[in-house]
Amino acid sequence: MPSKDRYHRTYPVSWDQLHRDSRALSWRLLDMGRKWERIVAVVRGGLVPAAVIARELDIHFVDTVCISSYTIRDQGEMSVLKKLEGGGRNWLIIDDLVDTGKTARMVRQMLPEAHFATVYSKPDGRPLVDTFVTEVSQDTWILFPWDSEVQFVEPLVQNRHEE
Ligand SMILES: O=P(O)(O)OC[C@H]1O[C@H](OP(=O)(O)OP(=O)(O)O)[C@H](O)[C@@H]1O
Repeated sequence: MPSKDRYHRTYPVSWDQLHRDSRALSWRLLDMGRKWERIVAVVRGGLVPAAVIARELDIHFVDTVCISSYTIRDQGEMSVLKKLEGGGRNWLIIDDLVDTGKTARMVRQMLPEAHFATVYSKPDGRPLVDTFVTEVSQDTWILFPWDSEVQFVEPLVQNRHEE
């Protein structure tokens, strides 16, 4: 569960919406007219949009950087499990989200020339991203489809009676 003091709203994303938003990001990257040479997916969240974008842009060279944060949602210490170095301006780094910007900062240090693109962004991390599709507020928890399942919810009127 998200920590209550940091997140005040939830933005649920379905597989269908994530697919559409990843395709929208593909359009933006295609419209830039650059000859993208390879994709670098930021594991794990970047893997799904990277697969969609690789298909849309017909890129077959997909690599990864692997970064793990020790705490699930408080984004504490981070550990680089697999890194890349160098890269060029036609390398495309893909992540699902930029939140505080900690991950993006770390990846940008490895690949300073590469183009950083995310599907979603929040204000604190936005300056670190070159291209994104949708921005949500800093206090929003984006609920990704791999972190959730469909389940019953009480009717709205039920909650009203309990207030
Ligand atoms: O801007 P930040 O505050 O660094 O947050 C963004 C990062 O957080 C998420 O990864 P997470 O750490 O949850 O790891 P995971 O993708 O392996 O689940 C997401 O996929 C980004 O990589």
